[in-house]
Amino acid sequence: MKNNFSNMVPLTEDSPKKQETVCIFGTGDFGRSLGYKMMQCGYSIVFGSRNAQTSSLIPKGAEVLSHTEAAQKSGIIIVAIQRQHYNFLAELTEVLQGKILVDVSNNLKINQYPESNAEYLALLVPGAKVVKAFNTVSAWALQSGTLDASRQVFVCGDDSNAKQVVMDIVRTLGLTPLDQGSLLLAKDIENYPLQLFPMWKFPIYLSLGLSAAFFFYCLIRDIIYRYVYEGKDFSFFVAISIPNRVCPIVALILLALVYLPGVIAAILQLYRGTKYSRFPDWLDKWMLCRKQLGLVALAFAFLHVLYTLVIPIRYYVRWRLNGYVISQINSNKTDPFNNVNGWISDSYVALGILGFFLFVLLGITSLPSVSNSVNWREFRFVQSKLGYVTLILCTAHTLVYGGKRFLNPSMYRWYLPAAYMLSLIVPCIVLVIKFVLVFPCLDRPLTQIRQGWERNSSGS
Ligand SMILES: NC(=O)C1=CN([C@@H]2O[C@H](COP(=O)(O)OP(=O)(O)OC[C@H]3O[C@@H](n4cnc5c(N)ncnc54)[C@H](OP(=O)(O)O)[C@@H]3O)[C@@H](O)[C@H]2O)C=CC1
Ligand SMILES: [Fe+3]
Repeated sequence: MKNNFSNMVPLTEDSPKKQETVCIFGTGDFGRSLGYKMMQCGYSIVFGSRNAQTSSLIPKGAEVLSHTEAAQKSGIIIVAIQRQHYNFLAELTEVLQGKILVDVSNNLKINQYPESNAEYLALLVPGAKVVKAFNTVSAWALQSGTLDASRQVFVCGDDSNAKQVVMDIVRTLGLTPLDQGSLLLAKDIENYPLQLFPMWKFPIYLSLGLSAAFFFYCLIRDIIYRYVYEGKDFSFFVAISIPNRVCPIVALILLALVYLPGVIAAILQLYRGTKYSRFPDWLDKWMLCRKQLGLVALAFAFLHVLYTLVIPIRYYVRWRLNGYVISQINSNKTDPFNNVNGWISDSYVALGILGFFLFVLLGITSLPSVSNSVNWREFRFVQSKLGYVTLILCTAHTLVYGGKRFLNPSMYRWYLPAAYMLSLIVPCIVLVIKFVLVFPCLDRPLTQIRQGWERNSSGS
């Protein structure tokens, strides 16, 4: 990605007023990209390089000097060099004395070295104030200005003033600094860009596991069983019929699992009589991936909607309906209109539509751009209150669907009791705990409830 910065938008006299001089060691991709971005934001940049000659790749207006000369020009030095080349910095200890050294480096593997790169830098140059920052921002994002996905810059360091200076630079570049604490945290910050969707792992594995289990269940029950005992080949069910059973079941279970840790946590708080104690680790982790669980659930619900919409154009469905009509003609009788069936069918679809609409609304409000524009109370209102309404509507949709099938056993012979029941267990548990146990207790102080529980248990 060798970009020629002199060809990019020129830095004119209208550019923001020059602030302070910042030195960047290394004229590689990242050093140049960061330098260019900082110059756009009004900083004056001096590069420290092994080759102190300005080339066409260097942003126009930036100076290129030797490492020692460049370091003398500024109190802040950004080290945009790979860790394995840090050795030469030990020779610059004198000139770097008391200066802020910003470590931006990443590794190729998680926990590649025993100590973090930033701590290693601090050992090499003991007199400098080392701050870790910018490693989660890519050179490409800095150049193209598309920083939406990586606006957060984790910052850590042992010197709070040095950290403040770096966080001010981060803010000036239009990014959001997140103070992570001391330099001990540098290791986590360095591992962060190497992690592959850490929060998504559990929801994705869980949904894949549930899908596979229900898929094989349906496969055995709807296709293999019927082939063996009835001699009929329904193998084409794997294309739409079975996925359309698996998707709503997985979606509903996942949606319920978004709200289950919340009620478990509430029960734990009620039981302990305080909300100031730590949750067990597994509960913490579960709570942290609720958004991802919800989004995976939404994806399954979306698939269910698509599979359902194509039902009328399916050959098999048209063939069955035609057969039903022809059999009525042949026997010269018309089934009377059944008002109850009409109600059940419409209310089941209506509940599904409303549930899916709220589900989409929940998904949209969880997007960072939307959640940033609402306050905490509004966010809680949508995610918690509307979330429960969505869960109630989707559970009711599934319940009425079951009712419809129970009422028409002749039409739906291979109805799925076990999978269907399983899909209802988790949401029902969540809703019962929430509305029977947790909700009525919320107005009372936790200690009062705890005392009540203790009195009851000692009395019994
Ligand atoms: N590229 C990216 O998107 C990101 C990179 N980073 C981190 O930024 C740092 C730089 O990355 P990047 O710019 O991509 O890497 P490059 O390989 O493009 O550049 C590294 C620079 O380091 C200098 N250098 C190389 N060898 C030595 C040496 N033996 N002694 C002294 N200086 C040397 C060179 O500068 P010169 O020739 O001027 O001396 C070289 O241009 C890395 O630590 C990386 O992990 C962090 C986030 C994102
Ligand atoms: Fe449905």
